Amino acid sequence: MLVIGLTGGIASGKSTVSRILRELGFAIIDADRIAREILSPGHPAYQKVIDTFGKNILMEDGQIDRAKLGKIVFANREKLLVLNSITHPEVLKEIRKKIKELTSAGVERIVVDIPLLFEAKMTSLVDEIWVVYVPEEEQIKRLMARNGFSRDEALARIRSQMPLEEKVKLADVVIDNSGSIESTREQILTILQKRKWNG
Ligand SMILES: CC(C)(COP(=O)(O)OP(=O)(O)OC[C@H]1O[C@@H](n2cnc3c(N)ncnc32)[C@H](O)[C@@H]1O)[C@@H](O)C(=O)NCCC(=O)NCCS
Ligand SMILES: Nc1ncnc2c1ncn2[C@@H]1O[C@H](COP(=O)(O)OP(=O)(O)OP(=O)(O)O)[C@@H](O)[C@H]1O
Repeated sequence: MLVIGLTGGIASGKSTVSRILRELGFAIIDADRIAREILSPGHPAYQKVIDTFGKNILMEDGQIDRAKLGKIVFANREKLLVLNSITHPEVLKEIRKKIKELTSAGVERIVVDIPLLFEAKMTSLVDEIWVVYVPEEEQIKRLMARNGFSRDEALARIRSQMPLEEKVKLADVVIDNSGSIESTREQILTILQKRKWNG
């Protein structure tokens, strides 16, 4: 049984790598998706976020306006820490639960795709750490293109995370995603073949 913690910087390519690993037979736990679920109506974290940030972050249908909340917290470190203190314990609980469910169902290879593995001190959840790396200029470019952010908005998000270079130093495996997706796939296949995990 192996639980890989897949991390990196925002828009460095974690989802791209986890998609490839899924095709190769790994079960994926997506922390961003869990974080989205716990901020939906009916969850305790949803109520706490409204009590803290006010009803003006809600859309007409009662959902949290994520773009609006993002603008607030990524421009203000203290507010981001408050949001983290509400969401991270819930995310951690849910990841633990999902790992347990998968392992009791006999699943042998699990990937936890989690951008804040180091920042949220969740490394003890996983057996080894894979970091997806791209140089910062490429990260900015991809983030601006994907999210329609200005350069400043992209930088604000990047700066709210541990520098990617630091994460690389703490990794067991580094995937360089600055080339083509095909070259990323080849790196992954090489790593898995070395460990005789293919097939
Ligand atoms: C602020 C929110 C509402 C903005 O939502 P939005 O839809 O714009 O972004 P989304 O959730 O898809 O995240 C996109 C990326 O932003 C980065 N990011 C998200 N939250 C954080 C954070 N608290 N600190 C640093 N980077 C973050 C991650 O790289 C993530 O992959 C949302 O990111 C959020 O609720 N964040 C707090 C929960 C969290 O920490 N999630 C990360 C997984 S544990
Ligand atoms: N090798 C690549 N070449 C070109 N574009 C890429 C490559 N890998 C990923 N991308 C693009 O870059 C963007 C970010 O990739 P992806 O969504 O996989 O990153 P992420 O790390 O999961 O992001 P987040 O932290 O926001 O969840 C996407 O638009 C994706 O299509």
